[in-house]
Amino acid sequence: MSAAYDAVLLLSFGGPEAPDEVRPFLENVTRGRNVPPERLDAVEEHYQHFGGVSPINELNRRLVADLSWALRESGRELPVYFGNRNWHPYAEDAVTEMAQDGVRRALVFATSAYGGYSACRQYHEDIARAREAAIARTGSAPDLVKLRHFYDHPLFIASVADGVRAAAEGLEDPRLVFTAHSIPVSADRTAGPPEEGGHRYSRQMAEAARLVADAVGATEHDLVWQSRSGPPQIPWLEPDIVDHLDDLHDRGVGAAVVSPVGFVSDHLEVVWDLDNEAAEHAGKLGMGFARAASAGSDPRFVEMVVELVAEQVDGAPVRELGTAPRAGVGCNGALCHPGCCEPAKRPGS
Ligand SMILES: CC1=C(CCC(=O)O)c2cc3nc(cc4[nH]c(cc5[nH]c(cc1n2)c(C)c5CCC(=O)O)c(CCC(=O)O)c4C)C(CCC(=O)O)=C3C
Ligand SMILES: [Fe+2]
Repeated sequence: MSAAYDAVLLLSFGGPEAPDEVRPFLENVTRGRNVPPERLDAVEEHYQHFGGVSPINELNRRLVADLSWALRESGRELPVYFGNRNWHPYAEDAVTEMAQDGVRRALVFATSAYGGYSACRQYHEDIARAREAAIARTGSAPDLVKLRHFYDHPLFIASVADGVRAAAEGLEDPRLVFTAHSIPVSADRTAGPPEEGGHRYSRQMAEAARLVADAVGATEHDLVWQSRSGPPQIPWLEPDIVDHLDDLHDRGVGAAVVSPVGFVSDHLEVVWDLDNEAAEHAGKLGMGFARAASAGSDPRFVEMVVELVAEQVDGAPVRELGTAPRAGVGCNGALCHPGCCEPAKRPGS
């Protein structure tokens, strides 16, 4: 059976676009999260290096335009709306606008390929919160069906792989290193449905890294982590990319290609933590370094979204390369599975 859909919502993380937006954005991201103020000060400085402007919203606006066009090419007239978790345009405002425009039922493409609390469940929460706001303001809200995880979609893997190939040109025998956002070890332990034994986030990440490594013919690769926040006494996934570069250097590795497989766009944590911090550290070590473009820089990424829409609308075949469990679909904020992807327990909460 194919349900009728009349729109698509691009749901993302959000980022500031002016200097005075940085602090309130960071406060939104970390509300109730017990992130030390020193960490927030440091991250604020990263944003201010770029005039307080994160590239993420602009990249997403481009994705909206490209996706509208690609959907039309594929024979679907679906308007594409844009809303964020942490900054303007907020998901609440986008869904209110959808209700006012008479949208009844829409698909939601969230800009994370993976499971886990921050990468999946929190987007379900965003959907539920945005619908409540729309109902409070207009008396109704569209049904919102979130699309699945796509960590192993062949077009996602091919896009990341091409970024790796391009970045590796000009480096002598580089080590292939993948990065993803670190999360608390406890959040990885509860990622996925309880029966599965946890670690869905890191397992999907490991599988995506392996698939890309296979695609480029690399015999060896590493998966490491970046952008850790949280107080130091709480364990997060390790090693960090910067420490890993030290380790590679100690082992005699002369160059690294770093692919941010855990993200879909070259947003601020990619350009700061990799292009500045990690690149500078590699320079000090005398190591060759190149950062590969993320999947969203490749036109096949948009094609993939069109395929995910076709899966949901027409029951088109699911294209997948991996074997790690995958979920992500839910209507109006319903979890993928009862009890899946519990957030990390916050000390004192
Ligand atoms: C898994 C994951 C993804 C990938 C999935 C997805 O893409 O959704 C992701 C994406 C992103 N994270 C981003 C930025 C930030 N994340 C932070 C903090 C945190 N992220 C976490 C996890 C993730 N984050 C966690 C567990 C925290 C600790 C606080 C908490 O428990 O929630 C903080 C606070 C300061 C700090 O860094 O400590 C910032 C500024 C940006 C936007 C960059 C830009 O502006 O261009 C993006 C795309
Ligand atoms: Fe984050």
